[in-house]
Amino acid sequence: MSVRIAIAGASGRMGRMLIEAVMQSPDCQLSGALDRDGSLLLGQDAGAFLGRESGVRVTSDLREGLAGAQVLIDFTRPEGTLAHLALCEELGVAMVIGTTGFEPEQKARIAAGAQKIGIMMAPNMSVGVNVVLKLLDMAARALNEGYDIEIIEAHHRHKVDAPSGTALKMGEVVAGALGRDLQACAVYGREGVTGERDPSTIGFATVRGGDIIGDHTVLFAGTGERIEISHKSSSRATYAQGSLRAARFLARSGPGLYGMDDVLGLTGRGA
Ligand SMILES: NC(=O)C1=CN([C@@H]2O[C@H](COP(=O)(O)OP(=O)(O)OC[C@H]3O[C@@H](n4cnc5c(N)ncnc54)[C@H](OP(=O)(O)O)[C@@H]3O)[C@@H](O)[C@H]2O)C=CC1
Ligand SMILES: O=C(O)C1=N[C@H](C(=O)O)C[C@H](O)C1
Repeated sequence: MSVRIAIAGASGRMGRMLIEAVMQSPDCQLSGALDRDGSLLLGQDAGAFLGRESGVRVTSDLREGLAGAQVLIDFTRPEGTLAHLALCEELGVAMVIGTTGFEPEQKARIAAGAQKIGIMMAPNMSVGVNVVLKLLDMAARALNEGYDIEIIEAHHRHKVDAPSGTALKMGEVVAGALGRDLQACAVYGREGVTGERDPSTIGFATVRGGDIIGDHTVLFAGTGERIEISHKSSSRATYAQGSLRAARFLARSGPGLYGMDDVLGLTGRGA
């Protein structure tokens, strides 16, 4: 039985990637494609940009777009994701949430929704980044004294949130491993006479330009050596493939809030 998947943000960079990935997957079926009022794709076949027929028309009517779906994959904006969540809860449709830039109260709303439906939310769906998160936990525990930690990320000129969701997650992992509270120790950029670096801080630096898909580096700078753990994306296809793995996972799971480590079996709790 194939997994019936609806895609939100159908005209977006990730939306298009996801439509292509679903149409190419023998065990997945595109059941709906959503976009906002005003999108040029509304009314068109969702596969038209690929020169292929999907049999699904892009719609801004959420009920029409979610009809028959088991899972909605949502890479939009926080306000869009929350609007979709309300109807997914009502209809019992699970959600893969890739959107970033949520405020804490918006994340709490998603966690509440996960009491009714399965939700897999992660700021980065690539296998590589999720393995890097595990490496960071190990590195931070081992380098817990004498190393200054800085997180540097670079993305394309169209990205609207900063630091990236992935950079923030990396910060959370490192802070957690060191017993620090990221909210209290994060420094988001420096300017002017800043004074010497406080060793308990975790610094963030953001680069935006061109078509950079997504680069992340965590720097552990000590005396006499530096360790850099980097991940560089060269294609959005990895995010799309990770999202499909998450959709398959949700199709066989009950309500709950899951992460990519659950999907990939990286929780350390065994398979
Ligand atoms: N978790 C992961 O692995 C990844 C996460 N992301 C995240 O996914 C999100 C989308 O990225 P990307 O595809 O590059 O962005 P785009 O801007 O290319 O696409 C966003 C899509 O969402 C639609 N949209 C915007 N606002 C709303 C709204 N309020 N309600 C419904 N739909 C809306 C847009 O419609 P319109 O065209 O009309 O504006 C567009 O179709 C970002 O938050 C990004 O950080 C990105 C890549 C990987
Ligand atoms: O907006 C993007 O493009 C990306 N966003 C995600 C993030 O904020 O971490 C994931 C990836 O880096 C691409």
